[in-house]
Amino acid sequence: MTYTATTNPTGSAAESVPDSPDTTQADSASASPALAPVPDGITLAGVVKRYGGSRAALDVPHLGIPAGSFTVVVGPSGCGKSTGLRVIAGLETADAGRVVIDGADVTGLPAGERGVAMVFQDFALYPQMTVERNISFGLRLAARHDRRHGPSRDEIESRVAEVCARLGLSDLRRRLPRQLSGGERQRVGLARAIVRRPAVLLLDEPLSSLDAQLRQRARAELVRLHRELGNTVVLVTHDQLEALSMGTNLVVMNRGRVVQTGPPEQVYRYPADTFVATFLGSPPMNLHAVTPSDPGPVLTGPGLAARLPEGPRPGPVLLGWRPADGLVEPADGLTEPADGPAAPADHGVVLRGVADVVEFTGDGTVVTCVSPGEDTPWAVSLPGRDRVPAVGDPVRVRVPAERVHLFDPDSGRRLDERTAGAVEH
Ligand SMILES: Nc1ncnc2c1ncn2[C@@H]1O[C@H](COP(=O)(O)OP(=O)(O)OP(=O)(O)O)[C@@H](O)[C@H]1O
Repeated sequence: MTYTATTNPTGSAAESVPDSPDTTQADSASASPALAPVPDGITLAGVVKRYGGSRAALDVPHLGIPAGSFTVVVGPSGCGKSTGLRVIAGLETADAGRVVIDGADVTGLPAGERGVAMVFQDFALYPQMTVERNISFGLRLAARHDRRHGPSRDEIESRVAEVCARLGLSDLRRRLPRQLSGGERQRVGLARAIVRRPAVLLLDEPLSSLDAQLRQRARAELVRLHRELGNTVVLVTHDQLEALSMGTNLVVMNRGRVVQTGPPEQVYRYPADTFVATFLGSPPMNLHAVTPSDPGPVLTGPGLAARLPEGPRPGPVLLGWRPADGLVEPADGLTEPADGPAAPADHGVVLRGVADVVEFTGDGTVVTCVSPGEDTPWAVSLPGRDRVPAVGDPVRVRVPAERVHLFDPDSGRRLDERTAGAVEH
């Protein structure tokens, strides 16, 4: 079962909260830590938000965020992620459509009455309060509003101590925000939201100022917290590692629209179109324009020949494969025609090129290759200590047929039916 924080309808500040209007709204939104059941999660229906440009910043016919999910919203800069989150929080008013939380239409409700907590990219801390008081603010407010059911002084203290320990803030409790680094302030912002154990927690790039090590730790803390509370978390990021590793549910956005949703692994394995295919994954998926040979079920392109179990294709397609799915084979002494390799006897793809750039990544090596007659380079990742080609070496790569993705060259859409989740076009 999942829970929502009971809202504080008045949102009245029992303590002065200058200089931080967003925070005031977010704090008042879930001042009370009392919990109530959330059966339905969050639904956006026909939501459109324009800021004046010709294209809507957000245009979402339907999006369901399951209750209790850890949903990560990912997409390139300016695709509408923050706008979507702010519309859910009530900090932005949509031009059309409805927002439903916990089965209740909250479209017309102010942020303070929606039962959500939000952590902002810019932290929005109260400058005159210590770390400790910033973190405990919402709990203290709840205690004052409801002396019988609100948290006791001891409970507030122990919860603040616990969250400080979790996020490495214990030694900084008496400092003011101006005495903290950007990453430390970000952790305080996060601590202030999670200490209230909100049923709906909205996080806008909450880890962007953290260094790699702290980021890893904060990621793990957020995932653990979600597991413990079973609350609904919506996290916005443009970091695809965060997108793939943290969530139970992924929402990929592009140009104001949701392009694919589903469990991260499925979205990664079966991207709905070439945008999702190339946005998720580093290095991105390789795409090759190929045409069917005549006769037979063989597809060819510059430096590439493929034999796929799907059988003959009527026209050109885009053939995709992930750099980590390519197996480098010895290329010495090959006697293939200059314009490309012979079609493999078994199902699969064979590529031929020359190593152009060789990058050591720590865990392995990425080799970027060029094929004769092809302008766009392609990349293959070699794990561990595999024998690495040098720049200028011939490279031959085989890709198993089951790791091949086919897309329509005009629409960019995936051609098979294995796509996960809802897809919008
Ligand atoms: N207050 C505003 N006034 C005018 N345009 C805005 C405003 N806020 C956002 N936009 C525009 O709306 C679009 C979506 O912005 P949004 O901040 O939601 O994107 P985002 O995906 O969160 O980007 P980022 O990852 O860079 O934070 C962008 O084109 C942006 O320039």
